[in-house]
Amino acid sequence: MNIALLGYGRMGKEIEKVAIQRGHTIVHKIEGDISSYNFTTVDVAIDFSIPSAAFQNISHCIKHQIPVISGTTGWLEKYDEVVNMCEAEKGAFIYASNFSLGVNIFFEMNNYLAKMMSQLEDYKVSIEEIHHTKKLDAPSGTAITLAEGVIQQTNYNAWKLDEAANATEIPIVVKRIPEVPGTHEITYTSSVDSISIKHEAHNRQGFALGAVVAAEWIQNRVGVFTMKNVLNI
Ligand SMILES: NC(=O)C1=CN([C@@H]2O[C@H](COP(=O)(O)OP(=O)(O)OC[C@H]3O[C@@H](n4cnc5c(N)ncnc54)[C@H](O)[C@@H]3O)[C@@H](O)[C@H]2O)C=CC1
Ligand SMILES: O=C(O)C1=N[C@H](C(=O)O)C[C@H](O)C1
Repeated sequence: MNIALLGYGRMGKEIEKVAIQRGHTIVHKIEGDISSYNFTTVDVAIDFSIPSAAFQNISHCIKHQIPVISGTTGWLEKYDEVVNMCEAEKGAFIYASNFSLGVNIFFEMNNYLAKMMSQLEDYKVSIEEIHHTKKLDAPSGTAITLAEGVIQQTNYNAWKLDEAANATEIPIVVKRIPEVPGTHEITYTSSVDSISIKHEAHNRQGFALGAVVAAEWIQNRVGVFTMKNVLNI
């Protein structure tokens, strides 16, 4: 496949390595205005840019019939607009807050645990995420997906940074520590015990591999998909 990288920072560089190992070619490494690039030979675009650029990058690809994978977090207020655009243009699009296989399994564990805990009123849930100090958004996209999973299965109806204002809010505690690639932990606490599940990325390879696998999977497909479709879980 010929791949355009939209964003050539920490993730763009990691994706380049994985893509080349899997026999693909990087045709563009785009760090700014996408509109001046020629996409004639591009099979798929992979966007790991910045929150303020993701919508423009994704829209450009959809309007030019280029399948697009986005891992950029912090732009999701425009997700529904992208979905409508993709359907209208018969494009192909996947967003995932986290492309790693491990985290996608962890999402399923989170849903399962939340369903069980929904019966047990003594337990209060909280989420902690730890990332490197260069991260622009907080809470992480992954922490938001985890909170949404809990909300779907329980009586919680919102998440809140740091401290919950009431019993139906899930507190998300954010920590920034140099070089941490991404750690997420969900804890249910009662007066007698605590139950936690945790995912800790050791590096960025898992995110990059998942994004390239998604780019391979979306070839010749039309629609809006998730990593559940790609991984068939
Ligand atoms: N979904 C997932 O699995 C993962 C998502 N991420 C997310 O991916 C994004 C990128 O993360 P990193 O690579 O660590 O950040 P980074 O800061 O290293 O790279 C972002 C790059 O985007 C470039 N950029 C700025 N404006 C741009 C534009 N208009 N078009 C294209 N590129 C532009 C910057 O120059 C920079 O090189 C973040 O939103 C992060 O949260 C990161 C890791 C995994
Ligand atoms: O910015 C990062 O680094 C990461 N961002 C994603 C997120 O916001 O969840 C995924 C991963 O945790 C790394």
